[in-house]
Amino acid sequence: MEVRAKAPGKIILAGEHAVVHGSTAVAASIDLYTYASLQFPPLSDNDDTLKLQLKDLNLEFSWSVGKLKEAFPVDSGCIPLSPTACSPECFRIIAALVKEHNIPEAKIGLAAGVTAFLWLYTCIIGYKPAKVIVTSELPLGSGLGSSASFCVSLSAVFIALSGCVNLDLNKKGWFMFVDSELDLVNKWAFEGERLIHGKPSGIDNTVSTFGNVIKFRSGTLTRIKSSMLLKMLITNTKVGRNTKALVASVSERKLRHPDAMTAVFTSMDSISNKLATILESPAVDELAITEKEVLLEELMEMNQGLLQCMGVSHASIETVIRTTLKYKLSTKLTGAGGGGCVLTLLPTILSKTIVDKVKAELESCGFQCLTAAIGGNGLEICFGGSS
Ligand SMILES: Nc1ncnc2c1ncn2[C@@H]1O[C@H](COP(=O)(O)OP(=O)(O)O)[C@@H](O)[C@H]1O
Ligand SMILES: C[C@@](O)(CCOP(=O)(O)O)CC(=O)O
Ligand SMILES: [Mg+2]
Repeated sequence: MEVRAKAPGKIILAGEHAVVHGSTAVAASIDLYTYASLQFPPLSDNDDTLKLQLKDLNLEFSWSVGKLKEAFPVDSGCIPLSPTACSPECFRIIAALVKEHNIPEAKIGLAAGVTAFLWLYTCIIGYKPAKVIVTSELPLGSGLGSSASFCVSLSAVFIALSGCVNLDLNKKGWFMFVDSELDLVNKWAFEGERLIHGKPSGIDNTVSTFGNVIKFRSGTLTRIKSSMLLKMLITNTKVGRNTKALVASVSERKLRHPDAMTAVFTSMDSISNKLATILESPAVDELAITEKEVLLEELMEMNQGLLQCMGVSHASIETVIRTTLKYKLSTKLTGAGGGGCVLTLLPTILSKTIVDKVKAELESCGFQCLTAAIGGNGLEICFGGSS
């Protein structure tokens, strides 16, 4: 029996970082996915290993399940239906199991992902031989939520074959979990994100699980019925960065300047709420759409200014902002910043010729432009081989 899952990445339209400190943020899924598949070997195989293949990264990990069992001196106490945080003791054990694999220095960031994998697998499935294959269309560590979609797709395939939810294993094609199952996946994915990010808000795993455009505050999601067809140009500066370090740096700045930073987070909350209201308000004609786009552009600029205040912009991001401004277009970073991806709103009246010119100029600076549909389905799963 094989099960597969696809979980989307995301863009944050407003409120990144501030959302970690209790402000509202608005995010949308994008049609770039992480795919995970899980297969148990036939009993006759006598194979006692748990294998993780990161196919597009050309890396393979395996552990004997007997060794895994031995490594955990005490039962981790996990129950698949009750997601729990990884204790410091379990974290140490898993980190040692990951370290044995000598991940090449250039790819050392993956250790956090492999740690999350081992935690989620042993908690949800236990100590059973299996082969797990992961592939991703998302650039890793670029602000498009690869870590969350990795955790969501893994949690989904583990829960699907854990026996703790009632599923029709003969169901054909891609389908969606019901809300209670999505909730369970989302909670486990959040625990995985904690191992990768340290202090995630939960917005990335939530939008990857549930899809659409969402407003998110302190763990609570509100679906937004957007009346606008948003077109964003996504530019990857290709400057590597790490969400965990950036989130920690904002918390440190907050400790040094609590009043100023609290005011920044409060402003960010207002920006996100206003943005959500604009997206939801009906637009009767083209003029109304243009007026709404102008307001959105202003909010994106204000959002970017506040992210600069938090210290998470970067020279490469500023270059994209300056370049797009020449065409009177507004740009903000998305995700944790420090490099990674930025968003430029493409107004509906903008001609294809201008879009092509902007892209060409950005690409001539060494950046990579991506296009993605916004606000589609969240997590989907599928039993059996490829379809
Ligand atoms: N396909 C994957 N395989 C293994 N680890 C992954 C994968 N996708 C994401 N990760 C983990 O997530 C990290 C990147 O997450 P993060 O810094 O939050 O950036 P983002 O979520 O914006 O891509 C990677 O360094 C790795 O540890
Ligand atoms: C900076 C933050 O708001 C988003 C991080 O997104 P990403 O991992 O950079 O894709 C952190 C969070 O909300 O958990
Ligand atoms: Mg992330």
